[in-house]
Order: sequence, then structure tokens, then C-alpha cells
Amino acid sequence: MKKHIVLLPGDGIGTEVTSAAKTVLAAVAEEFDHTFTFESKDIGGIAIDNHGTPLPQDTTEACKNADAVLLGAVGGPKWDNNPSHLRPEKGLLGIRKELNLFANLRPVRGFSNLLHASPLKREVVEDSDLLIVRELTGGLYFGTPSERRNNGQSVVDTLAYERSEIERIVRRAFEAAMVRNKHVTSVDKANVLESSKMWREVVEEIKQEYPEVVTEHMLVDAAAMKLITSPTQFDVIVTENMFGDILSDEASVLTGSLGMLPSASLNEKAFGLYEPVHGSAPDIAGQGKANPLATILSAAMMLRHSFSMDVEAQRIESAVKQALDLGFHTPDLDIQDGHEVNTEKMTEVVIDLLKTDTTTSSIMSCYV
Ligand SMILES: NC(=O)c1ccc[n+]([C@@H]2O[C@H](COP(=O)([O-])OP(=O)(O)OC[C@H]3O[C@@H](n4cnc5c(N)ncnc54)[C@H](O)[C@@H]3O)[C@@H](O)[C@H]2O)c1
Ligand SMILES: CC(C)[C@H](C(=O)O)[C@@H](O)C(=O)O
Ligand SMILES: [Mg+2]
Repeated sequence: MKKHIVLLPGDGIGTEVTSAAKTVLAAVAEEFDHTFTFESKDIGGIAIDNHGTPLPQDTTEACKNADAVLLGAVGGPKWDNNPSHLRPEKGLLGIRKELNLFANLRPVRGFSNLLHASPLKREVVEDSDLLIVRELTGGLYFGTPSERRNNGQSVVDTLAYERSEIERIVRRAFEAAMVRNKHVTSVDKANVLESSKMWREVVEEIKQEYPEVVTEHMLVDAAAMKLITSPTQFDVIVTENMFGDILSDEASVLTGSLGMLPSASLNEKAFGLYEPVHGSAPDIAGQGKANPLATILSAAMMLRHSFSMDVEAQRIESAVKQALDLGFHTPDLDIQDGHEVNTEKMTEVVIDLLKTDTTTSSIMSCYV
């Protein structure tokens, strides 16, 4: 199969982890006799430096013409004091909006060899396997007005949702629950926010279409606590943009590192931009310390969701699991008696294992 993939490495460790995932994708292409072509484009801080804007037109066009997009991360201290339209993060928000990527799937599942890498107790983390379905193109991130007023003495951000925007993400969550464990937890702040009240109404309506699914509502503050005290009570969590952002970083603690969490940002069809949950990690950028697994697992999600290459995706996931079982890990993961390696070596190990392994059993059923 021929597929054209646009790479958006971005800033900081974004370039390191994207390069790692590209090598893995190239190895998969070779193993399975596919032709993957790659084209790199600027986004974020590097795009501000090279083109004067965080999202050049040329980048958007290339993404629109691609079969799928793989993004690293954007941002860094160099641009922290820029005016808001020249912030690297605007490039990321811009491409999500341009491509209508309203559904962000963030699977969270511990690998057996990483159970003690989490600061949480083993019995809490064990068997946790959840999917955060985060609304990605609405809410506070995109509300207007968003501005300073009264000579900088007051400020306004706006949380707005159309009913139709809530309906499509909630439906997506129920669809995911149907192929998982048939349980949806809708997370909101309905005791305070009007938007959350509408969110609850929509969930109540849509759940009628999925009588097999157990549905519950949970306030976001309690959900934040339960996520790390009893994570096994969750299957699919559906929530608005900002809550989903915060809860997913928190959930990464279950896996031992933020560097383990992949994601898929999808439109109504099979098209997607695949991106690790983490950022550009300026504190470790350029030192070969970045964990490439979140991006490598995001590439596996790309194969499954956008290219319907289930066997190829499983081959990557299985190689990642085996690499961890053998004790290989980057410095962010605390594995007793393991082999600490750099980004490049970790990637090589995964590639070696995917070339030798032919098991096709799904080890990551949550990656739907
Ligand atoms: N998707 C994105 O592009 C994205 C996501 C989050 C943050 N950001 C941006 O990244 C910049 C830095 O933000 P931050 O420091 O708050 O968050 P971050 O996710 O970059 O880093 C948080 C911590 O996790 C560690 N970490 C993250 N990814 C890692 C990996 N793959 N391997 C090993 N360790 C890893 C970092 O070293 C750091 O200690 C900011 O400009 C922020 O806006 C971008
Ligand atoms: C960089 C930032 C805009 C982004 C977000 O908040 O969506 C990031 O934190 C993420 O989780 O993808
Ligand atoms: Mg985030």
C-alpha cells in the first residue's frame, strides 16, 4: 500500500521523537512491503523563526494533501514572551481546527514491566486500561472574545460549545465504549458551568442509543482524584477540551511517564493527526534523553486508524512491550535492574524486535 505521511517535528524533543517514529514506520514499510513517503513541514516555534508564523499556509496545505500527519511537539522558552498570535502553541491549535480534528483519543494502559515505574501503588495501577476521549476543537481554547480589557486591568476567555459539537464527541465516546468495556464516564463541572449542564443533557440523550453501555456522570474535581486512587473504575472518559488536557497528563502517572502516552486527533472520517500527549520538554531537549515510545505508539495508532493496518500496528505495539519486558528504558522510566538507553538506542531495540517478532496477538486492545 502507498501512503504519504506529513511529519511536523516542531520544537525541542519533538524533532527527536518524530525522527524515531519515522524510522519505525520505515521499518514497518520494509517488513510489510508498503511504500510510505515522508514530507517534513514546519510548525510552532521553528515555523515562527523560519516563516514569521506558527502555522504557515504551506504546512496546512501539505497536511490537507497527506494520508496522515505525525506531530512531535511545539513550544519552548525561546517563544514564551511572544505576543499570543506568535506563540508556537497557536500553530498546533490552528492545525487541529483547520483539519477539523475534534476527537482526541488518548489511551492509557500500563505495561506490565512498568507497574513499579509509577509512583502509585502497584495494586492501584495494575489492570488499569482506559481511554480519554477529549473534545479538541472547542471550549476555552477557541472561545471569542479572548482578550485584555481596561488597559490590561481585566481579561476575558470564553467557554463556548454548540450542541452539535458536544453530540459528535459524545457519540464518538460511546462508539469507542462499544468495542471496549461498555462503560462511559462523562466528566464535567455541572454544579457550576452552564456548558457542563448542556454537556450532561446531551450525554443523557445519546446514551439512549447505546443501551448496552453503562453511563455515569462525574464532576471533574472528583474525577481527578479517582483517576489516581481507583483508575480501574474507568473505561472510556469523555470530556471537554481543557478538562481532557489536564486529566490526560495526570493519567500518564499510571503508565510511569508522560513519555508513554500516545494520541490520535481525528476528524469525522479516517483522517488523523497523531501526536504524543507530552510537550517539547525543553529541560531534556537535545540530550538524547527523550522517551520516543509515546510517538512510536502514536504511529501505531496511525496505521490502525487511518490506514486500516491492524497487523502492522500490533507488530509495533508488541515490539514496544517486548523492549520494556527486556528492561530497555529511557531515563524517565524507573525500571529496576533495567538497561537505561538513549532515544536512538530505544528506537533501534524496538525496530530489531519488530523485525524478528511475528506475533499478531493484540496486546493493546485499548488502542481502538
Ligand atoms: N502537543 C504539544 O505540542 C505540547 C504538549 C504539551 C506542552 N507543550 C509545550 O511544551 C513546552 C514545555 O511544556 P511542559 O514542560 O509544561 O510539558 P512537557 O510535556 O514538555 O514536559 C513535562 C515534563 O515531562 C518530561 N517529558 C515530557 N515528554 C517526555 C518524553 N517523551 N520523555 C521523557 N520525558 C518527557 C519533561 O522532561 C518534563 O519534565 C511548553 O511550551 C508547552 O506549551 C506542547
Ligand atoms: C500545547 C497545548 C496547546 C496542548 C493542548 O493543551 O491541547 C497540549 O498540552 C496537549 O495536551 O496537546
Ligand atoms: Mg496537554
